[in-house]
Amino acid sequence: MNGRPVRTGLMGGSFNPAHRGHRAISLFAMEALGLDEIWWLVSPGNPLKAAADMAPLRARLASARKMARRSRIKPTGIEAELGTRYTVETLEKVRARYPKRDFVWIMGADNLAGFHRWKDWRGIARQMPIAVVARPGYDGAAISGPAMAWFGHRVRPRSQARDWTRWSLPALVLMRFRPDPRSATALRRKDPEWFLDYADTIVRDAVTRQVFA
Ligand SMILES: Nc1ncnc2c1ncn2[C@@H]1O[C@H](COP(=O)(O)OP(=O)(O)OP(=O)(O)O)[C@@H](O)[C@H]1O
Ligand SMILES: O=C(O)c1ccc[n+]([C@@H]2O[C@H](COP(=O)([O-])O)[C@@H](O)[C@H]2O)c1
Repeated sequence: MNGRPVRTGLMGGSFNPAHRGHRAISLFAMEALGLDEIWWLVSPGNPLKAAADMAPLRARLASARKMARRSRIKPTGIEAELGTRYTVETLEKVRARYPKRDFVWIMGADNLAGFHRWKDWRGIARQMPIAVVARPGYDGAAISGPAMAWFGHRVRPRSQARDWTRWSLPALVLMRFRPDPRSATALRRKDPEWFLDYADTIVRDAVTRQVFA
């Protein structure tokens, strides 16, 4: 990348499972923010979500890899590796490990609506800019929520989205793409045992790792 920092988007998620909406909003964000890559941080477990209907990390990661094929989206299980679940801690460790990259945090409007419940959410906002993707049914709650009120004049115009590396922090930009109604909840409702489709891949990966270890 000509020696310049690699412009990297980070999108954390449960990916239970990954869906076409994740891919679509990531490709849009890649363009709008001028990114080289987006990393999907497949969470070992969202601290605010029940573990009960959460498929194993390996299956969620396998679904993310399939959904990210032939793109500059890189699914990773880095939170499990780093031993972090809280985003504020993940971002500290990721920045320390990859000092030559510029990072922006990407999330849907549903997450902005509840952002004030995340551990040290202001600390997250002080580490990197935040780009929020509109999501059908959540935009009102996101815009009128406590986090948005705190950002106040720190909200940047969408027309300047590509300048995010130059913004002083905290900074937030609201991005509006073609609204995408897809969700993992809807997919699980249709197929509660979706993860069984990935059983073969997971076994094959485990065998490959043993053979080449
Ligand atoms: N259709 C969508 N439009 C905008 N953002 C989305 C959309 N789907 C997912 N996201 C965002 O992608 C990230 C990862 O989402 P996640 O893995 O929780 O999927 P989900 O569809 O929201 O899952 P669930 O229905 O289980 O809550 C989150 O920041 C979420 O807000
Ligand atoms: O750090 C927190 O307190 C926190 C609370 C809720 C969600 N998160 C993160 O938000 C991201 C989106 O989660 P999800 O389950 O909505 O896809 C994922 O990376 C979670 O780990 C983080």
